[in-house]
Amino acid sequence: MKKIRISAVSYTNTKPFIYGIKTTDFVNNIDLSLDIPADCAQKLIDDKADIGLIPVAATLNLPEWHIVSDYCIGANGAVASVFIFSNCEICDVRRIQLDPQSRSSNNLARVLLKNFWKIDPELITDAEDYTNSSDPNTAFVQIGDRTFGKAEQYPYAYDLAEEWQTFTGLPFVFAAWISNKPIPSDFIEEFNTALKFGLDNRQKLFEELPHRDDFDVEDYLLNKIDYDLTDKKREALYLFLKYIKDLGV
Ligand SMILES: C=C(O[C@@H]1C=C(C(=O)O)C=C[C@H]1O)C(=O)O
Repeated sequence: MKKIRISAVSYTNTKPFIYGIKTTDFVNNIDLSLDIPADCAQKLIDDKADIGLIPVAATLNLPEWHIVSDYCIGANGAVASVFIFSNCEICDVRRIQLDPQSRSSNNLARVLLKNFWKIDPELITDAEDYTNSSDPNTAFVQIGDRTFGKAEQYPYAYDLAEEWQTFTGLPFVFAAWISNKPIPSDFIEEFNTALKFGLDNRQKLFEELPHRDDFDVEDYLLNKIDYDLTDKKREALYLFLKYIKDLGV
């Protein structure tokens, strides 16, 4: 039988899952690749993967999708790795450069700009000077490991999971394990067992992770990223998709 192809996010937040997959026999059942979130999504859209840890916003580009796990990349309040970084207050922002690696957080920024902050800055995709604009009213969205240690470097750093919680009272789901076709239930069961093994053994994983003086990786993986795809997170996911559709673009 052909191995099931799985595309997972290449960031630190996914390392507990990868630890679980690689330290159990489950790794032999699959063809695993590590990709930036935008590419995880594209692989599922192009049917180059069967399961992906994909940005939930990308489900809107899939004709068929199924949530195959009770685990996700989520947050209950501040996530500490998804920001709008800015030199001016959000109400004075005129342009926002979007993160080319993101699909969920770019859309989360758009949803919050329109419905929470109620401002309408110009959105810039593929900015040539991404993260480096000399214009004081240009801010940027950034996700993942590239944000570690940066929150103190900008006059304003808006944690988008925290802002979403203030706006809706809900947690947030950035990425979920999603398939583009039905997957056999025994495979799903083994997959979830491997993911749970990784989450349960985060302390072991920490022995392998490099220490950073500017960012508390252990706190991030134990307390900031919230891995359980609870009913509240599912509610948040569908509400988020509705808000994206209402943007009408
Ligand atoms: C919390 C994060 O969640 C991520 C954000 C994503 C997005 O914006 O599309 C996709 C996958 C997740 O890895 C992060 O990467 O910092």
